[in-house]
Amino acid sequence: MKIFTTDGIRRIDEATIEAENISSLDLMERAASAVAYEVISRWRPSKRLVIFAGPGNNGGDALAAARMLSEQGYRSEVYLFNIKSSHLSPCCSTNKDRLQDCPNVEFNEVVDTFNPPELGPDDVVLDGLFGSGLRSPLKGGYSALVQYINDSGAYTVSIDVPSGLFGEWNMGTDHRNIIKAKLTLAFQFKRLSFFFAENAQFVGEVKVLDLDMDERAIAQVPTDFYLIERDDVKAALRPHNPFINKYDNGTVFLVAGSYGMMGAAVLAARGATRAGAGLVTVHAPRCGFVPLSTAVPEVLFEADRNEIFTTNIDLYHKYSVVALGPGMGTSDETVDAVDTFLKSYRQPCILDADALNCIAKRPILLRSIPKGSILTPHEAEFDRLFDLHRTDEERLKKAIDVSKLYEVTIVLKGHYTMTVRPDGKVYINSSGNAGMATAGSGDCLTGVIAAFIAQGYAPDWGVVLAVYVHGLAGDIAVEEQGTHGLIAPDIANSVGRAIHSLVKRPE
Ligand SMILES: NC(=O)C1=CN([C@@H]2O[C@H](COP(=O)(O)OP(=O)(O)OC[C@H]3O[C@@H](n4cnc5c(N)ncnc54)[C@H](O)[C@@H]3O)[C@@H](O)[C@H]2O)[C@@H](O)CC1
Ligand SMILES: Nc1ncnc2c1ncn2[C@@H]1O[C@H](COP(=O)(O)OP(=O)(O)O)[C@@H](O)[C@H]1O
Ligand SMILES: [K+]
Repeated sequence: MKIFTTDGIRRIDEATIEAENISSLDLMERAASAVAYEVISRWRPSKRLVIFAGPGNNGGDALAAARMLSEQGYRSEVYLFNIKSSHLSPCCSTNKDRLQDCPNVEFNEVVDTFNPPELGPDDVVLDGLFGSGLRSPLKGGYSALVQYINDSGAYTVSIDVPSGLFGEWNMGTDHRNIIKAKLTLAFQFKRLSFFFAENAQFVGEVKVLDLDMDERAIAQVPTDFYLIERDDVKAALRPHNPFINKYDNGTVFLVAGSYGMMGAAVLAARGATRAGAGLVTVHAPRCGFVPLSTAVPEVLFEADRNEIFTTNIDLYHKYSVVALGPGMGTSDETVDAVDTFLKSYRQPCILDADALNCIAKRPILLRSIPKGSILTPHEAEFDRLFDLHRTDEERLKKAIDVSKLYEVTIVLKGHYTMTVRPDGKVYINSSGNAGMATAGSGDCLTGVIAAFIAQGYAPDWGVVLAVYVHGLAGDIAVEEQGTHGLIAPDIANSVGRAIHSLVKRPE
């Protein structure tokens, strides 16, 4: 699913109005009735409803919803903010007029002084102050109003977006000036800003309301942001050819593990084999021989010269894909080994965990990463490489820049893992759960990504599929273990089931 910018959504709104030969007032009726329906399906008419409307079309939606709710027997107190009688948008103004004769509505127009109504946890607030037309962060009276609503404890339902929150970037906005919604009723699309952890406190639960926007415009209006969902992955996964042999499924060379961290190699290897790699070879220090051959008997073991950490990454065979990092450690000898490898290996590779930490210890190596490689940092690994970032938004912006600069794909891992490609496209993952915040789950992901690329999926798309599959494996495993009990081996061992549930069976 495309995630549009505010400008893109405006274009789709306009195209819908033109294609259906309707007015923006008609579209507002559609939006408002969807909002009213949500209120009706959640609360009885006896619920106290306080509605705040701003001067634009977001306010227009709120006023139209108040009218529709009144027709259904709901009482509401409405506050329309028309400060200094500036100007209401035409649709807002028409809906103000339409509201005047409605029963059960206590209408207040705020022009200069505002006496706030008492609000408490038993009340429902409908927030139609500002939507996608927000020009700058809220301040002054609006800021005070937002804080008043937030402090009241009322159940706040935001129309389209929480007022004060921009659809994309919110750097520099004081968090006190944004409505904290319990429920956001987003029109047709989620917004990019909804996916950043720092904004979860504002958007609350998100429900997307289908406004039946013009399909052609949705297909044509460009965007760089996509939400990857089950159907996208289902459509892309290929069933096996019955005559396949293991080499058709690709070979993975995995450099992972060190004394004390051999489990990381096990999890990455298991992720790769469960995701369908034909043959997996693990290069690890000698101490890994027994644990690896016992825990993952399906993989080949290649011993490093060293007993406890990796010191030489030599490729004696040709592999479909090479992945480095899980549990490798960052001893000086390992940093040297990564240095030598990056300077000699010219194919795209996968760099995770300690491979990234080794590069962070010798940042000049960033320039030696083969073009087209895939980097899979979690927040701390990303920040070690590219400086400290305070928010997901800052981190994503930086990832977009460095992905272009070094011509690498960056998988920013988190609740919504974001895969950032050098062409500026960002794929937001929708699978996975909080139980996956457990040691080793990222190691498993490295193996899954390697397996997808080994099996011939184009790397820039294969990585997106792999991230979804890994999250789905977590979702399958969590059904048995719950978020508290989920451990990384559960995820690795569920990868096969995840793929099996997605691959189309022959008719
Ligand atoms: N375009 C359409 O056809 C549709 C739009 N809809 C609604 O329209 C909304 C967008 O409407 P608008 O473009 O009118 O924008 P808004 O209603 O978000 O706000 C615009 C108004 O707010 C004022 N404003 C902006 N930033 C301000 C600030 N920082 N401080 C004080 N005042 C500020 C502007 O001067 C303008 O009067 C959407 O979020 C959605 O709720 C829906 O009715 C569906 C259809
Ligand atoms: N709260 C969460 N919701 C969904 N997925 C999560 C969550 N926390 C972590 N994950 C996923 O689990 C994995 C953790 O990776 P990482 O931090 O590298 O773990 P490790 O280094 O222990 O292997 C990533 O794929 C990440 O997206
Ligand atoms: K709003």
